Amino acid sequence: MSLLPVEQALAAILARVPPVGTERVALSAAAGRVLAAPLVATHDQPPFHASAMDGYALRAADVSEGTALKIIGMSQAGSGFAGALGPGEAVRIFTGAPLPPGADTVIMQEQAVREGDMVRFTAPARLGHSVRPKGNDFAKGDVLIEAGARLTPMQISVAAAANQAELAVARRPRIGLLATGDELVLPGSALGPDQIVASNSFGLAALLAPYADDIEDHGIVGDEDALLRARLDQAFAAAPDILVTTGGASVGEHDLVQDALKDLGVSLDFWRINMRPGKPLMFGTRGQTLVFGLPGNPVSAMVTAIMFIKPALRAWLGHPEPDHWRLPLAAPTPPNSARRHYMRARLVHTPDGPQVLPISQTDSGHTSSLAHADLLIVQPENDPGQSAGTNVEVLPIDAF
Ligand SMILES: Nc1nc2c(c(=O)[nH]1)N[C@H]1C(S)=C(S)[C@@H](COP(=O)(O)OP(=O)(O)OC[C@H]3O[C@@H](n4cnc5c(N)ncnc54)[C@H](O)[C@@H]3O)O[C@H]1N2
Ligand code: MOO
Repeated sequence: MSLLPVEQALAAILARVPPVGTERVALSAAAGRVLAAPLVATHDQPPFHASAMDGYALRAADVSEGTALKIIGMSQAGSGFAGALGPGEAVRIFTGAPLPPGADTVIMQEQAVREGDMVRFTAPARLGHSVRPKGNDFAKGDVLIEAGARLTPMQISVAAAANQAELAVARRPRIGLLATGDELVLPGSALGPDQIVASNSFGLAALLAPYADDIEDHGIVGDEDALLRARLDQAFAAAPDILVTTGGASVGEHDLVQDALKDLGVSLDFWRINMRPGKPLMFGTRGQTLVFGLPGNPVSAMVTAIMFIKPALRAWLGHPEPDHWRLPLAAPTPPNSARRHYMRARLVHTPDGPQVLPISQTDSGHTSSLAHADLLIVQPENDPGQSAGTNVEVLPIDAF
């Protein structure tokens, strides 16, 4: 049985991802979305030389010990001084207010003594001090946020400062989910004999939601061919961009998903890859719909979604792949088989810095160990095992 190398499987999937589509959304709806075009400043910020303090605007050259300057007016935020400042003059100014023409410096009021319409200073003037020059934050033409960025609150703030009421962001796919298996019942059910609680669709919905416009859960269907086809037909009728099935992906008599998908017009790009957990992954397309057939084992389903669906979604949105880290092992790893192993692991903080602690559990039905994991160690095919302290490649599970 030949198993497709992970890189080839990923390349086959990425080749099917359509180009990034764009839509405009209000700034209030843009957090967490992926920017589709660079955000370029259309004005200087601040738009004028502005005071950074409450105090007095003046010419630094005019200030010397004992000299008093004449206060000729006031500049407030939103309402600047109308005139210009000449030699020997000062303007009362407030934080954020425009610096009057002719002034080059602000001295804060704590260092000033006001006497009627005159003011003296208890500290020397430092040229340009307490002035925010025009364009100091950003200048017209500056790229403020690169395309592909997943918008953070700080970036929403800078976009607002750049006077953008809307942003061009990547369109998100609509995702359908379908769980297969006679044994499955919904969480919260009274468990009958031989029954298993269906967890995959819940984990997957949570994992994929940040990338999706909508996730439609088509529920659970039993291992009966006609029923399975009917439910898949229904799922395709909703025209999802991506359909994800779980279970029935392996070689047993009850593993009906592949044949059903093919009969419904799915053209399969691959089935079975050289990794664990997740060997029986299948992938294909039906028209515009990408179809992922994930293994039923819950750890296999989540790990294949992390390793294959998330990269497809990042490509869909134009978001770059996260860097894989290299971290020292806090404990040795055992030898690996010929399949690439995505090993559950924890990020631990030690006096020597962050390290990666392998979790020895490898059962692909063992959900609680995956729930404890922060990272997946990428253990190469036939790796002989590594000693503590060795740097190994790791992938943060929570990376967008
Ligand atoms: N003879 C062979 N047997 C198996 C092979 C093989 O190559 N030859 N591969 C194994 C591997 S690897 C995996 S992974 C599993 C995958 O099998 P399926 O995709 O067919 O999954 P199921 O048989 O439907 O279920 C497996 C396991 O997972 C539980 N399950 C299924 N769906 C859910 C769900 N939505 N939520 C929670 N748990 C679920 C199910 O009850 C089973 O326990 O095949 C191996 N066998
Ligand atoms: O590849 Mo399966 O996912 O090991 O259990």
